[in-house]
Amino acid sequence: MTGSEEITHWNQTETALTTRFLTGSFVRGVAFINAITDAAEAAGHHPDVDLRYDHVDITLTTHDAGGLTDKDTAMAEEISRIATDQDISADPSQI
Ligand SMILES: C[C@H](O)[C@H](O)[C@H]1CNC2=NC(N)=NC(=O)C2=N1
Repeated sequence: MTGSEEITHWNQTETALTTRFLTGSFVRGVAFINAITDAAEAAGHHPDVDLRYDHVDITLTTHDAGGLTDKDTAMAEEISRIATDQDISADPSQI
């Protein structure tokens, strides 16, 4: 796992990266997911997303590989950049 700043806000297990984004509303959660959708489609690599009224939980794993790959790290960095752009903070300790 790279030591890059962007993925400090993610939990890492053997097989996945997970975190909670504190969107504060369902509407902001949908806008956040819409931006993530564009990145995921461009990368051909898609997060598992759990949309709730005040937060969004995201899990990244490479299903084809049955575990973590560089694609997950790259997507986590991209999602964290999108969150920063939208002033959305993350708290991986909540999941
Ligand atoms: C054909 C297509 O690129 C593959 O099925 C991609 C789609 N998006 C994916 N996303 C994730 N998270 N894991 C995969 O293995 C995966 N495979």
